[in-house]
Amino acid sequence: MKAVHFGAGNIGRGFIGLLLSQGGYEVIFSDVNERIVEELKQRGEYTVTLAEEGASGIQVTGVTAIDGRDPAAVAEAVASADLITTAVGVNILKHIAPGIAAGLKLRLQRGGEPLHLIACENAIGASAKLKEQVLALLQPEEAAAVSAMAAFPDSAVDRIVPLQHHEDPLAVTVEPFYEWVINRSQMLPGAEELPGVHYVDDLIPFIERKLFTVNTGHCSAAYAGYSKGYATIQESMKDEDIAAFVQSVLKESGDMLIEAYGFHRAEHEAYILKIIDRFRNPYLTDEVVRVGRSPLRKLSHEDRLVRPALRALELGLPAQRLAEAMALALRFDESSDPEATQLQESIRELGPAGALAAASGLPEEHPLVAAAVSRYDELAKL
Ligand SMILES: NC(=O)C1=CN([C@@H]2O[C@H](COP(=O)(O)OP(=O)(O)OC[C@H]3O[C@@H](n4cnc5c(N)ncnc54)[C@H](O)[C@@H]3O)[C@@H](O)[C@H]2O)C=CC1
Ligand SMILES: O=P(O)(O)OC[C@H]1O[C@](O)(CO)[C@@H](O)[C@@H]1O
Repeated sequence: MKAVHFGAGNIGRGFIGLLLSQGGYEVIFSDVNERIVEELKQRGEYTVTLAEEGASGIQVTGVTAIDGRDPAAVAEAVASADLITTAVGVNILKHIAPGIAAGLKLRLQRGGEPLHLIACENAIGASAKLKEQVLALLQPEEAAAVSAMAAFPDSAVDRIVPLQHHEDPLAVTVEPFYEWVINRSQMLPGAEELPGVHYVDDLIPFIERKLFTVNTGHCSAAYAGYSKGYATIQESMKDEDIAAFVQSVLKESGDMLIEAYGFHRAEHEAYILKIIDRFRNPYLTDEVVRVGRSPLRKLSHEDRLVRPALRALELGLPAQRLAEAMALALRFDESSDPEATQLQESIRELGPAGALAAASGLPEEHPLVAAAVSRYDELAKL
């Protein structure tokens, strides 16, 4: 069984590639990073280390790579794969869509064996988005044939994998915890299930719980830590004010999730505490700049701050702390991050309310924008 995985980065090697290889797949990574591709091709294996006491390495074998910029190689890999997965970043999906579309056309010409394509990105409906982008590149009759041959089940992936600073470019250190949830109802009938994966018939409660707890909390810690000059999440979470702030943000998103989906309160509170503990993992060093990366994406309408806040307001629940986290995101003035630079330019040009409105799609006069800007102004005075 051959799996083609787009993106041999932290989640690609440290989570999806590892699980697929353990599940008996030969894993062919497609990436645009020449060094990573060459190393994977030459060595055919790499080490994943779990960040815990007495951590030992897991050897991932049976892997190779292709150059993601080689259209013929990508198309051939897709045409002959038994499974396709991605972890490239939700905004990069459009760049891999042409290679996937070409591969699916080739596959149709060769008889059209059924195929699942699963985007493992931090976003709601990422596989559906990939499907839309792929189908848009095909003629109507090809698109119909691909829709019958291939399924794009959505999924939620959870494992903290920080930036890697090893001598070995393939080595990757990951937190021990992982969760990969796939929407079974979007799969082809009779499809085999992957070991280590949790299948559900309705993914929305799972992905919202994950995104609006792990990712909402993590980015809140990152932006609060950045504003106080901390370099890592671990340092930030040692600051009691930040830890209390993160907990208060997660109380708001948690109350919304409990109300919206009927999660058991005590279980959800335990889930929050477990996640806060994961942020603190002393065996990891996770830079605030990584966790806060791409603030425009994180401030967008469907992402981890605005969406839970809007849903909380719709349910008559408070969203003040979530608005404060948005204010801190507006203060993420990190020159190494292109979206942060763009956001700061937007603030200079449009003011904080205009910039937040532009990023979130909310009207400037929306109460969330007002609450975030009021906190933004207060932060300027500290
Ligand atoms: N790192 C983490 O802790 C988690 C990340 N995620 C999600 O996983 C996805 C990947 O994140 P990371 O692995 O952290 O990022 P990363 O930056 O480590 O990996 C992304 C990889 O995609 C490759 N890439 C870029 N353009 C490409 C193209 N056109 N074709 C093929 N490969 C291409 C890059 O070279 C890189 O190796 C993101 O959507 C992220 O939100 C989800 C859960 C946890
Ligand atoms: O690309 P993004 O959305 O910033 O993803 C990274 C986030 O995902 C996580 O891995 C959690 O799933 C966190 O480490 C981090 O907050």
